[in-house]
Amino acid sequence: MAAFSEAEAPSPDIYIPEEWSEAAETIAYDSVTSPPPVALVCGAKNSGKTTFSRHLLNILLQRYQKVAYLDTDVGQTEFTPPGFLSLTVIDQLTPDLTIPCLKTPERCYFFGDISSKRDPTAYLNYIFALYDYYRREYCMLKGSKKPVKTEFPLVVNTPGWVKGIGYDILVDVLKYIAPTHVVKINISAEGKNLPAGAFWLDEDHKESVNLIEISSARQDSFRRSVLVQKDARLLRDLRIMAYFRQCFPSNLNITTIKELAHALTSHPPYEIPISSIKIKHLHCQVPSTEILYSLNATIVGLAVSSEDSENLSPCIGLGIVRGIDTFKRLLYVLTPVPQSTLEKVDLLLQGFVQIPTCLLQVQGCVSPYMSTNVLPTS
Ligand SMILES: Nc1ncnc2c1ncn2[C@@H]1O[C@H](COP(=O)(O)OP(=O)(O)OP(=O)(O)O)[C@@H](O)[C@H]1O
Repeated sequence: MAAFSEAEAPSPDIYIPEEWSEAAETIAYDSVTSPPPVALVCGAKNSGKTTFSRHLLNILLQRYQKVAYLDTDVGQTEFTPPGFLSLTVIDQLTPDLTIPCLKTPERCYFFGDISSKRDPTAYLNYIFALYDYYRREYCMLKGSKKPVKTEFPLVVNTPGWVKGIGYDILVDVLKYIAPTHVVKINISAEGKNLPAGAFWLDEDHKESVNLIEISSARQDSFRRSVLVQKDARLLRDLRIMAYFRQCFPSNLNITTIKELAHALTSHPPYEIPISSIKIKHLHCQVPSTEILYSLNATIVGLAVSSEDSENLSPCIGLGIVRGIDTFKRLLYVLTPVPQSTLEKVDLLLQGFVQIPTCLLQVQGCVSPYMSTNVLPTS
């Protein structure tokens, strides 16, 4: 029977080569690094960036009480459902480096897509805002009047899109964050790697960064990288299901996809008055007459509109629009976000993160959440 828990996904045993250990130790115990290190991990697809970042987190947690983690990989998020950019503060070791687990981020934005390519500018603005937040909250800034209680290191994990526009985006992130350490993971197919050296810096500044180049962990007898391909789409679906599993108490016996799909169809949704919220489509324009149709049976980001100059609205979770009553002017939304937090939400963000198909196929129910071209009224 299909299970949605990510722990069930088959994963190879993790092997930490010596150069990986040394790299992580250097970052954590670099005696000259005060304030704490800001380490960015980059490299080709499937080279092991996420696995190394998790290992680095664990090593940093041996020295620091807490470590901040900036996740910039919207397609394969670490602590949130897909489509988010987030800053999470971690205070516990990850016992199993193969399993991602959901955590409540300190701050996050809903980008609403699984790749930055549709809107690189918005993507970069969110990352810059999250990094600024980290600096404000967890770094002693020169000349700042606001005291910071504790300083934490930061780990930045990046996506494996390192060619073309993906490369330009990575360079912009590196220039903005200016990490104390950059870990570049190389694979044996050299054409797929990032350029050698500190590729994002001008000649004059190349000495000022600690660049650590390591190789992907697994190699065959010819020293060719053995890369494990992930089923990224399946992993995203599992992530979304694990997120909505939180609508129910953990002691409730819901372990299979079928059980979750059934439980969601019969779960009482929140009622949200349409007049109390704004609706924003993140990557497309929808005629005003079609807005409610476009929302029905979709996943939306639950955000709090912001009045800052950048107009970036922090997001506090995801919801499934279960149905819309156009007479009562109500949206019915399923979400694990508690009511007290939900009350702050005044903006629904719609992107391209979709309800996993397996949640839409529930035996005994005709396409739950959906009625063709009709908005349910009761
Ligand atoms: N040190 C390792 N030991 C065993 N398996 C590993 C190791 N590093 C990576 N892998 C496996 O290789 C696959 C890709 O690793 P990972 O997700 O860390 O790469 P990534 O560079 O973050 O990928 P992406 O570019 O898609 O974000 C995963 O299945 C992971 O378990």
